[in-house]
Amino acid sequence: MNQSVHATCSMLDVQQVGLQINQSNILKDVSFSIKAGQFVGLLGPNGAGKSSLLRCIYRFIKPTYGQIQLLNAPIERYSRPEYAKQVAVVLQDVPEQFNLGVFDVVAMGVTPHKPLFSSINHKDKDDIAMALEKVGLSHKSNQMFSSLSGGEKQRVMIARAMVQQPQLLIMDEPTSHLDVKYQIQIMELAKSLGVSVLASFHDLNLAAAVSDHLLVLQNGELKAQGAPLQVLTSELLSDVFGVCAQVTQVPNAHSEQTLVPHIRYHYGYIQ
Ligand SMILES: Nc1ncnc2c1ncn2[C@@H]1O[C@H](COP(=O)(O)OP(=O)(O)OP(=O)(O)O)[C@@H](O)[C@H]1O
Repeated sequence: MNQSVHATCSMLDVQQVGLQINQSNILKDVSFSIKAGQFVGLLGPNGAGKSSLLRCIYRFIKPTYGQIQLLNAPIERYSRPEYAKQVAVVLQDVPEQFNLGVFDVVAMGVTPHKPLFSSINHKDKDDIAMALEKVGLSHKSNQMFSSLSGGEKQRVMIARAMVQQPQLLIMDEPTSHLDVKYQIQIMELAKSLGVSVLASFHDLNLAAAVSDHLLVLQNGELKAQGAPLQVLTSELLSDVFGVCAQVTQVPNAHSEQTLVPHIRYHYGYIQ
């Protein structure tokens, strides 16, 4: 299942997806699409269902109903290695169990592209070194993964996703352990890959600054979706997040012509 991807083609189609666990509705009739190269931010308060939705898409759990298609084929039709070639995942909590050096953890990203039992070649080594350089960790290449800080671990996982060269990059709160500089840098890196990205965020201003399209979940339902300026209104912030906020428009960091919303929160919140 090796398909060439054009900018207009649909990368991911989520149709009427629902998830029930112990008779409780975690996701209800969620539908949206992601085009090739589009950066989509997934927002919602704690417990809204963001991680559950991402888990359905990266096949950690199976939805109770509905269909998810990657490149116009149902995701369950891909073999595990085929799916790993197309979809890379960076999670909020990085695995602790790796008893490996940083270089070897990043090297795991090339595995889906290699025949069974084959070793990494010179090009793979160059790609791994370049990915480590891009996340600012060349100097930690030989260090044990387990000895890194939380933010460094997360940057290693992003380097691993980069060498995986996916068509779709899924990130579940990828910036949760990162300092301000790396929050911005990692998002810029993810954008520069030119692949489709679906990332969940709690920082609404960061999401607005980097996303082409936003999805807002509330109690497992898609409450709003669209361009950041359309979606992030003070009404929505009040309805969905229970905060009083003023939303202004500021130029995008890369283009004075493109405006993005900027949220200023007022202290106090709606009961
Ligand atoms: N395996 C499970 N068993 C029971 N309930 C679950 C399970 N997984 C998720 N839930 C519930 O589903 C709801 C959505 O959880 P989820 O982790 O998807 O939310 P989230 O939007 O990612 O939240 P957060 O922003 O806090 O990370 C929560 O109420 C959670 O308790």
